[in-house]
Amino acid sequence: MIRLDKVTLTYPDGDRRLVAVDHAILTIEHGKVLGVTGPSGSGKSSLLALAALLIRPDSGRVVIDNVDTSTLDGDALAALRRDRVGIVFQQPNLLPALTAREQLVVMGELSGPSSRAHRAARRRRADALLDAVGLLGQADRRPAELSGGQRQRVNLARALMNEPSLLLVDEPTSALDRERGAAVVDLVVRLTHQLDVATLLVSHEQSDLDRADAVHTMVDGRLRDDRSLLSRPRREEDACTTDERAHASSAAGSTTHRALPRAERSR
Ligand SMILES: Nc1ncnc2c1ncn2[C@@H]1O[C@H](COP(=O)(O)OP(=O)(O)OP(=O)(O)O)[C@@H](O)[C@H]1O
Repeated sequence: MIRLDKVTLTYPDGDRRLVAVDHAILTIEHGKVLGVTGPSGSGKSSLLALAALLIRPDSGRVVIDNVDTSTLDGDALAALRRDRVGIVFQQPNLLPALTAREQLVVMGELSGPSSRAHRAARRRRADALLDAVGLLGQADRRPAELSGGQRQRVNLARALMNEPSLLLVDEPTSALDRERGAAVVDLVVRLTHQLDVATLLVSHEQSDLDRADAVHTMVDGRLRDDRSLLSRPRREEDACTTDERAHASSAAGSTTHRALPRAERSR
């Protein structure tokens, strides 16, 4: 669970301060997707950076799983981010030399013990996550051998490697065509529900947010609760299935949180 409690962030702007996030209030419970949309420059990336604990607010509190992060020093903040937050950036940023499986395993190794048993557990979890995003068959491929949509799905699986309770997704479809983008958003929503994470999905593409549990619009740093999107009828194409989408969806549907092997990190 994440809660932003009247969070404000400003940047230096000449001899003044620019208010990028203005007293933002939001809560995302486990198993829910909150979509945030808004025009360019409205503060969406700044909001994500605050939720990711990459930047401290000027005022207000960011609370993750009942931990008031304003009370934490830099090391504790970094540890909480590593243990509880998964981030899917706009561009996959995969390491060119590593296979899909290795991208995930390396993520687990950054924070976990290095015994043989732990390494085996991480590999099992990596394979289960690749299966959940429909890519187990491509586990040994490097990024250059994957499509854009497949790279973004590896990116999503990697973000879930450390069993985060908060998943932050930044414009996941910006580099993809409509169908591949829809497949990635489908996966984000399904895995949110199945793995019981709290997900903040930022997108300027309103169709990406049709499947969110709630939607807020950001304008000039202010968040507005905008539930009208939720009552919009689903379009035909939202229900359509391309091969990729159907495969991704059914793969995710066959996995449950309990069924996924744990990475066996020491928390
Ligand atoms: N590091 C910074 N220093 C100063 N101003 C910044 C900085 N980062 C962002 N801003 C300003 O803060 C405001 C919010 O920017 P932000 O990137 O959060 O918006 P956004 O909604 O994510 O935009 P986009 O959709 O174009 O990515 C903008 O006016 C931007 O110019």
